[in-house]
Parts: sequence; C-alpha cells; structure tokens
Amino acid sequence: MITSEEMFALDTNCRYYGLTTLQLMENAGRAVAEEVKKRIKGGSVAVFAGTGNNAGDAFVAARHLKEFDVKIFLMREDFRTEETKKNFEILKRAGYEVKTFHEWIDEEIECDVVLDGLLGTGVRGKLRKDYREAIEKMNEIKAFKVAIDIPSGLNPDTGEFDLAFKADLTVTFHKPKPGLYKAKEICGDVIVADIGIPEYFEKLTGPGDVKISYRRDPNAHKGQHGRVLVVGGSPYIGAPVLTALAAYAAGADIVTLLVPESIYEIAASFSPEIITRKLRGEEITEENIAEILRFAEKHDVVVFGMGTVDKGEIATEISKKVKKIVLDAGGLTSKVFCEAILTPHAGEFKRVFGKEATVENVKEEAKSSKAVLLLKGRKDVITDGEKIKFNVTGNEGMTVGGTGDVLAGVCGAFFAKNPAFKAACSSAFVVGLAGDLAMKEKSFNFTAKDVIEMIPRAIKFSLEF
Ligand SMILES: NC(=O)C1=CN([C@@H]2O[C@H](COP(=O)(O)OP(=O)(O)OC[C@H]3O[C@@H](n4cnc5c(N)ncnc54)[C@H](O)[C@@H]3O)[C@@H](O)[C@H]2O)[C@H](O)CC1
Ligand SMILES: [K+]
Repeated sequence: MITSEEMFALDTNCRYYGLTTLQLMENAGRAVAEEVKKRIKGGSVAVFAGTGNNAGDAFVAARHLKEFDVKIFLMREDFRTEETKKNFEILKRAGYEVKTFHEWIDEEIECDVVLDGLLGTGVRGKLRKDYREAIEKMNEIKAFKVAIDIPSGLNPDTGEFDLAFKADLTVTFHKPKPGLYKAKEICGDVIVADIGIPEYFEKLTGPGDVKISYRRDPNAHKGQHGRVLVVGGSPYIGAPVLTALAAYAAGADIVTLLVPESIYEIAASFSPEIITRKLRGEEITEENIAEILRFAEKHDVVVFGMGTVDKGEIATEISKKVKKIVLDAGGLTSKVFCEAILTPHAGEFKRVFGKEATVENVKEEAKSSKAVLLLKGRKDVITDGEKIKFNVTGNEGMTVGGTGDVLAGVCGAFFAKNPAFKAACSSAFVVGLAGDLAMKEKSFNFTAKDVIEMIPRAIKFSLEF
C-alpha cells in the first residue's frame, strides 16, 4: 500500500529520474479505459473532471474510449497542471463535446458509464460546495460508475468520507491506497493498474522526499521549525561546529551547541548564530549526562558524538531520556532507547556492529537496534529494518573531512520535524546534492563549509522541482 503523501513523493522522484508525469498520466488513463472496455461494450460515457491530475487521467481515458460516445463535464476550466491542460487541449482540438459546470449541473444526464475524475490523491479537507453538488448529481445517474484512482470525496489514507462518489469499480494506480480498503462500500471492485513505475524508483531518494518533509508555516513563532541540540567536541573542535552550522542551513530555527569547557572559547568564536554552551570538564563523560539532559528538554532532537571518541555508552544513557537522537562518530552505539538515526560509514558500522557493512547486514542491524541506519557511502543506504532506500546524490569530492558532521546536522534539522526514516532520506539527498553543487562550482577541492553553503540551494532546488 502507499499513502497519498508517499505517492506524491514518488511521482516527483519519477520526474527527477526521467519518467514524466505525462507518461504516467497516459498509462493511468489508458488503464482506466481498458478496464471499462473489458466490462462494457460501447454506449455513452460521461467524463467528470476536476482541476488536478486526476482530471488529466480522465481526459486520457476519454481519448482511449473510441467505441463510446464521450462527453466531458467540467468543474471549471483552470487546470492546475500543464499535463492536465495538455490533455484537455487535445480533446478540444479533436472536437469532443465539453460542458461547463453551469451548463450541466441542472441538466438531466443519461449515459451508460460515469467516469469520476474530480478528485484523486490531491484532495484536501472538506469538499467544496460545488464539488458536493457535482458528486450528488453523479450519484443520481443510473449507469456503470468508475472511480479514477479513488472515489471523489474519499480520504485516500483514512477511508473517511462525508459524501463520496459511489463507484462500481475503482481503478487505482501503482499500489492500493489504504483508504480504499476501509471504505469498500464506496469503492466497488478495486483494480490496481500498473502505470509503468519501475520498482527501483521507490527505493531511490529524490526531491520528493524533501518536499514532503520540509514545511514552512508563515505564522510560525521562533523555534517552531525545529530546535536542535548539538553535543560533541573534544578532542576535535570544528566537527560539532560544522554540524551546528549545517542544521541552521537545513532550516532549523534554533541550534544550540554544547561542548566541553576546554574547547568552549574556540567553538563559540566561529559563528555568531550558534548559541554555544559549556559542559564541565575536558571532554564529555558520564558526569555530564544530567547537564546534557537539562538542555535536551528545550530541544526537539539531540545530535550527539561529532568530534568525540568512544562515547557510545553515554549515547545509550542519553537515549533513555530523550525523544529523538542522531548519533555520529564517537557517539555511535548499537543500543538506543528512543527514536534514532545512526549515521555510520562502513568502517564505523563494522566497529559498532561487528560485521561487514553489506546491505543485508545494515537492514538486519537497523531492525534489531530499532533505529534508522543511514550508511554513508558512494551510494548511501537508509533503512529502518523494513523500508529501505538508496541515495545516489554526492560525489568523490565528498571524501573530504567534515561532510559527515554536516550530514548529522542536516539530519538533526529534518528529524526535529519528521519521523526518523523520512528525515534520514531527505537529509542524505540534500547533503549529496549540496556536494554536487559545490563540485560544479569549485571542482574537486571543495570543503565541508562549501557543502554547508550549498544546502539552502539544494533544498530550494528540491522544493521547486
Ligand atoms: N504518480 C501517480 O500516481 C500519478 C497520479 N496521477 C493522478 O493524479 C492524481 C493526483 O493529482 P493532483 O493534481 O495531485 O490532485 P487531484 O487531481 O486529486 O486534485 C487536486 C485539486 O482538486 C482541488 N481540491 C482539493 N481538495 C478539494 C476539496 N476538498 N474540495 C474541492 N476541491 C478540492 C484543488 O484545487 C486541487 O488542485 C492521482 O490521484 C492520479 O489520479 C497522474 O496521472 C500522474 C501519475
Ligand atoms: K476520482
């Protein structure tokens, strides 16, 4: 099964990897027409169209129903996407009969087949009044009723509805939507039509992952877009600073950097936007756990371990008392008690889990440690033990020191507002893309700071894709 949000991300990622929406729409619409033709041999079809891609599918289906007398019933003629517009223009040029809402809403409609292309997975909130009227009207028609992707009015994820199109047949695309099985009485027979999305595309991260995990609220108050606590440092100083800067670049509202007092002066001097605080002592020990937890209370997520050596046991203790943790470098451990993202490279994976970093092993360890593992490499592996994704952004220039610290920070920012797996997928994609942008501008000799500078651009690219 696939949720509407996952389907939206997949659709975006298909485009990114070269499979256009127009291609998918053609396959979707044709599949609907074929299912109709299997059941009904000729006659008249009333095609009802909203303004999104669900309507685009309906226009394609209309074109493939050659044996039928087809009429198009519109809600309005301002379509939301280029693909839907294109398919509508084809019908107009081909001389199909088109009626506007005001022309048909009070008219008696007689036909053998009704196609419902009003609303698909893009439906949000309560039905607007004109859509309610349209659905009531469609339900009154005595004909064979076919819902495209989902019956209009039905919530594709929860199966809830107030008023919905009552279908004899629902032709859904790629994979079933959870709501279809919770509202059987509304959906009729459910057919899952393949629209040509390669299975592997579901396992690739892309801009779609970023789109569904990055949201801005124009009325937000300070902190609402994420509060990240970065804890690390000593013997290394720069590492946790890079993490903190990366968390800001990825959109966190508040980033606090917590380091041992021995390196506080230097760590605090790097950048004015980072709030730097000190822990007692030369390096992080068990004695600091209570202090760390006190700071953690005011943050959504703790990112722990950058610039430290061998602090796995402390990480485990912290994980018993916080909600979310990202572990990297010296903070890595196989024992975590809260929702967690672990970001080892192959060597660190072997050190922590005692086995080679094969895809199977990574999946297995994610499952037994109940954490999301993000294995950094030429092709990153992200898994929670059930789901798995690969990330292919990034380049050979990213072997430079500090890019791992940057990834931990970006994970912190996304994790503050999202579940672990979703956050890890977006973060891997964004950091790799930022690295690719840095490579484009500076060739091989870019540094972790250049990657941070490119993070906002990588996010912007993804959101606008
Ligand atoms: N990858 C795929 O699965 C493909 C799916 N296709 C089809 O596209 C739809 C989803 O398309 P989308 O454009 O995102 O949304 P909709 O067509 O569902 O319509 C959204 C449109 O409707 C308006 N609207 C939203 N909520 C309401 C409401 N409560 N009341 C009234 N109007 C509402 C709003 O204006 C939106 O703009 C998917 O289901 C498939 O059928 C593509 O063919 C490509 C491949
Ligand atoms: K529909």
